[in-house]
Amino acid sequence: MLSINNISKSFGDVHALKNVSLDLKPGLFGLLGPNGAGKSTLMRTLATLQAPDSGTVTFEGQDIVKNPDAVRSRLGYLPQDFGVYPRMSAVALLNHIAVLKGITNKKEREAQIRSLLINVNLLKHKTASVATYSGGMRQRFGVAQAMLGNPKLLIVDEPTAGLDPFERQRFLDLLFEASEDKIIILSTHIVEDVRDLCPDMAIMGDGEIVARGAPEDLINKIRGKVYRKKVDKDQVEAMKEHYNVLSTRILMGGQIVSILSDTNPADGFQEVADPALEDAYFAHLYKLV
Ligand SMILES: Nc1ncnc2c1ncn2[C@@H]1O[C@H](COP(=O)(O)OP(=O)(O)OP(=O)(O)O)[C@@H](O)[C@H]1O
Repeated sequence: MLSINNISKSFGDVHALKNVSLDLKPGLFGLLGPNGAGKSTLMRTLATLQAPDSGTVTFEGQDIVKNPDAVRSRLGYLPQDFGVYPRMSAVALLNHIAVLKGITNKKEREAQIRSLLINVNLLKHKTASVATYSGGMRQRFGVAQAMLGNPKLLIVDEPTAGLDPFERQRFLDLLFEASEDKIIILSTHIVEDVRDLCPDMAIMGDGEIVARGAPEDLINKIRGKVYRKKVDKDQVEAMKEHYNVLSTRILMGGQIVSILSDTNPADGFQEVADPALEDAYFAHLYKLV
């Protein structure tokens, strides 16, 4: 339904997107990558806010680069920095956005807004100014505005950063429920968000897609090859010279070093029976698999 073919985008010397290609079907798709990987650039391109330098994007058979207006009504976008609101009530702001999205019938608009406010659990707070909402409430409001018009493509850029665990879970549940009949692209650097709810994902690094598949498939590529060991802090640098270090983590005064190795390195390392998606993420990002 969404087909991204060889898109590239540069800002001066920075190649933010390098020949990115992806085909997506309805469901939740996780896009993982570090800061600066190009995720937001890709999201903005799909949201028709920025044209690529080259390549094509088609959604339900229509070229969205050549014909952005044709898809805008079927598109919902929750940008990374959706956080500045006028002093308007939630219901008034949704009404305003619905009109902008072309939902001109008042009855239809009111019914949709009510149903969305129920879904995102904000009906009780509908007359409060969105500027007074907590971070979690704002993000849920952000989803409500993005879902106005029942878009078949929903793009959410780093939505859970800054949310407490309860609000994060509530937000992710909301996305999961909405994913049945639409493509939802969840761009994030929070690995657990993707592991918990995306059946399909990609890892982006330095403007490129470095891996694509189900989280379990990406993990399977490193199964039996991840080893961990606790070391002193001052040993970490030497470790990096000898091994393919995936990550280091402070644990009670020491450092847990995770490495990728085709053979058992012995040297006090223990094989990790069940590697985490985070291990797979680093292994693919560093192009070790
Ligand atoms: N409008 C712009 N002008 C100049 N450089 C830009 C612009 N937008 C993005 N970039 C650069 O393109 C690269 C990719 O940025 P992008 O925001 O897409 O990454 P990201 O993966 O979303 O990272 P983050 O998680 O930090 O938002 C970065 O080097 C960034 O500085």
